[in-house]
Amino acid sequence: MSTETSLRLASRADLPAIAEVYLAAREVAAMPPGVHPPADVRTWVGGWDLATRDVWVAESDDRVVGFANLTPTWLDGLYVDPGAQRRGVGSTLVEVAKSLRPDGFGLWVFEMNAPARAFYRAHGFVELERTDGSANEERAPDVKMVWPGVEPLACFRSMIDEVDELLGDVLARRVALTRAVQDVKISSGRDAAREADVVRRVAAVVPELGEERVARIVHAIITESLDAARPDRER
Ligand SMILES: O=C(O)C(=O)C[C@]1(C(=O)O)C=C[C@@H](O)C=C1
Repeated sequence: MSTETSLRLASRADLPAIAEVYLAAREVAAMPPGVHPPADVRTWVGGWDLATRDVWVAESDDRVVGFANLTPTWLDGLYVDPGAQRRGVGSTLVEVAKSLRPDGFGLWVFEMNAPARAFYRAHGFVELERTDGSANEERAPDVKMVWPGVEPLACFRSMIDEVDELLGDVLARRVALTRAVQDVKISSGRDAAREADVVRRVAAVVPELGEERVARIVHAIITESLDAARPDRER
């Protein structure tokens, strides 16, 4: 029996086989159990709109043994049938995804799925964000990974630009609040206990920075906000 694998764009006729690969692969993966019964998964996959996503299948002996499901900016799923794993099928599908999305793309992987995370890291993906899982169906912590494309500097910089815009918005709201609270305070002095509390709460959200660094950042934000709020300052 040949184990040669070929790739092609999926057609609607492939969707039932794709659903079976998905169900079988999820069963053995280091993932939380699926929350939808198999029949619902089959209906869901059967309804994929192939005009809005690129679904590629890997075939071996005329059988679908893996697939990659790509939106314009996300790898929405890449699964290989358990019987066809460890033969490079997943790597081939990742390489197709890269060639289709040379500017880069992201994916979400469950934090507990160490083999998948190692696989994507080995393929040049970087872990960028983590969640506690409260926003996904399985309620399981997950990790956002990004392949930064053929021009990683440009890709990361454009992501930085997006985040900086959010940071600017958050900073503007924070400055406005520091200013507003001064008008309703009895004492105009700084409150070290309150600031320490702010530091603890912020540090809990960004554990990778640690409390000392966060304290310096929070101190700078509060000091500069108070300075900008001084009545003699031009607004
Ligand atoms: O909560 C207050 O009392 C504030 O004045 C606000 C604030 C802050 O911006 O978080 C600013 C200065 C104080 O030292 C503590 C906190």
